[in-house]
Amino acid sequence: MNTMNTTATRDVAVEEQEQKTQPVEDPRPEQAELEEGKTVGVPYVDDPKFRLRDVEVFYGESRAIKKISLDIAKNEVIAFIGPSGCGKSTFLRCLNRMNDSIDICSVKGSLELDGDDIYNSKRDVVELRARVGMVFQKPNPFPKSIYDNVAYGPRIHGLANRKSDLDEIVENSLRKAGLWDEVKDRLDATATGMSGGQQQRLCIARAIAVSPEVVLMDEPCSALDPIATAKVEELIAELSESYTIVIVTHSMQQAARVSHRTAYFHLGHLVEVNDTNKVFTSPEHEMTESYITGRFG
Ligand SMILES: Nc1ncnc2c1ncn2[C@@H]1O[C@H](COP(=O)(O)OP(=O)(O)OP(=O)(O)O)[C@@H](O)[C@H]1O
Repeated sequence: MNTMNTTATRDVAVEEQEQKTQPVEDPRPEQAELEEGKTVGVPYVDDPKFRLRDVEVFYGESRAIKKISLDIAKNEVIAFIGPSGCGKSTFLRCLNRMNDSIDICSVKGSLELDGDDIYNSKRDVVELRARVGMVFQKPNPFPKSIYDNVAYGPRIHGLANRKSDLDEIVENSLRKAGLWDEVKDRLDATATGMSGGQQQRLCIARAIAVSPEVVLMDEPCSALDPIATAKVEELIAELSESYTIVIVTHSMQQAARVSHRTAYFHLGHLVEVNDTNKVFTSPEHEMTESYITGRFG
């Protein structure tokens, strides 16, 4: 009896031990399953705003973007999604050369905006960034008045000769950003005193004040509450009538709500690009499916 009991006890212990030492299965597919430069779905469009081919981005020796090819259409909203560190922001920042400020960063491949080389050494980067504006994760208004925040870009780009022209640009930009009614009576107040959601809409107003063609948004709602997020999302829908919008988001619901196409990144690869509805209802690549169903990320 005793022996049997001991054996039974030992078996359970051995089983437990084995369980503990069994490698936990990594739910992420092997990197080897990803073929470099191969993207399923619809990565190309006719007459694109951006034509991006075999793009590679390096931080020193480390390659963060691995031969990605993609077109971005005029007036589309395209969302970049994928697990943390997969390269969404790095790829986004190539579109207006924001990576230039990182010393160890280098970009290879062909990147064109309306058929012109974005990385041409003769290109005026200030002019490029006026055409391709950017809104960051954390609202970053200047410590100036609401008016001066929006007027800043038009002033440095010489877009208004008279005060009345500048007033008009400021008002129109604030209206487009859905902020005019909230701030029209306090344009001289300092921008840093606004709520987080208002500050982010101010940053959007600041970006559109120089009449860009494209607005890049790097997780624009991650610091906002749900009400402020809903306002920014509404705004994205309205802005898409006039601008091309590229948005990096960690929220799949947000990508589903605001974008026409969704691009799924993984470990520096662009795995799938498809109509947003397709990505979230019947993704073509099993890795996209694993991500959107929450198996990893
Ligand atoms: N300034 C930098 N210097 C060195 N490596 C960097 C730098 N910025 C990003 N990386 C690396 O490049 C890779 C891609 O990072 P990136 O920030 O583009 O990913 P991401 O998908 O936007 O991530 P997250 O969703 O967490 O913001 C990561 O391995 C990251 O560590």
